[in-house]
Amino acid sequence: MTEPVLETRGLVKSFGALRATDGVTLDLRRGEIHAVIGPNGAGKSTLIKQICGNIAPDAGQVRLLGRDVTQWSTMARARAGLARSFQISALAMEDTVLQNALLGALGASGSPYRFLRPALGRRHLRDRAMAALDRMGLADLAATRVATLSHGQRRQLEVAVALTLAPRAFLMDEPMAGLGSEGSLALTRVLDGLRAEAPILLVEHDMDAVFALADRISVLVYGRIIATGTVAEIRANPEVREAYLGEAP
Ligand SMILES: Nc1ncnc2c1ncn2[C@@H]1O[C@H](COP(=O)(O)OP(=O)(O)OP(=O)(O)O)[C@@H](O)[C@H]1O
Repeated sequence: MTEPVLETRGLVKSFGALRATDGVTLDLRRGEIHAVIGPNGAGKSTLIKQICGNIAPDAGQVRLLGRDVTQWSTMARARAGLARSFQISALAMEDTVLQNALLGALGASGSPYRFLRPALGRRHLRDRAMAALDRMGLADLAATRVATLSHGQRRQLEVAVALTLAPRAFLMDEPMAGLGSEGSLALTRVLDGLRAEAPILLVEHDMDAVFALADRISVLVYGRIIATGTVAEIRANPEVREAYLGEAP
């Protein structure tokens, strides 16, 4: 089997006496959407924060493309291809859609002196930004101010900004939050096509979206993964139904 794109091994993080993640081991493989579900307080955000480098685990490892990145900064992980979307919304509301995508592409160029790049370089960045907008169906809105976009279009733009970084893996924390059913459906379609570009580790409460998108689901309860499997396997798992889906076994 090919090496996973992203992997956690035995991640432990305690807050005082509380073990928010208690030995979480999971992997994200090429081409897949792997959803992490679980009740409130199960440790999903704490897990995501350890993967992207916002908090350091007490024990365990985060591996990206076969490298141990546990001690790397969030920036270094991002440069290595880990794209985090949605909980940190960093769109510039008064700027246009294209300007926002360009900022992402500038970030991808990586140099602290990137603003001194010659015009030729800028042309390349513009092409990269436009390609990402096109991919997300936003090319026609390139000159539109972000403030006038719908909530759902902003989410699509966030994905486009992430795409300019040529990510190797996406981390998405509740992308459907706050979207109506129409917006959720539209974003579900977008994410569906995205897995071919880079696999997605998806934390999501919207079970319709999870069941529509996930190749695999891991269920986190009290900081531990109690099951990993396909949608059908997870729906049929009595322990999961009892612990999370709120059904009697
Ligand atoms: N900085 C912190 N200090 C103390 N306790 C924390 C901290 N962050 C999280 N916790 C606790 O760790 C546990 C896991 O929280 P976490 O936010 O990771 O859960 P979650 O699954 O993301 O929940 P939700 O679905 O509500 O977002 C909770 O009991 C929470 O109160």
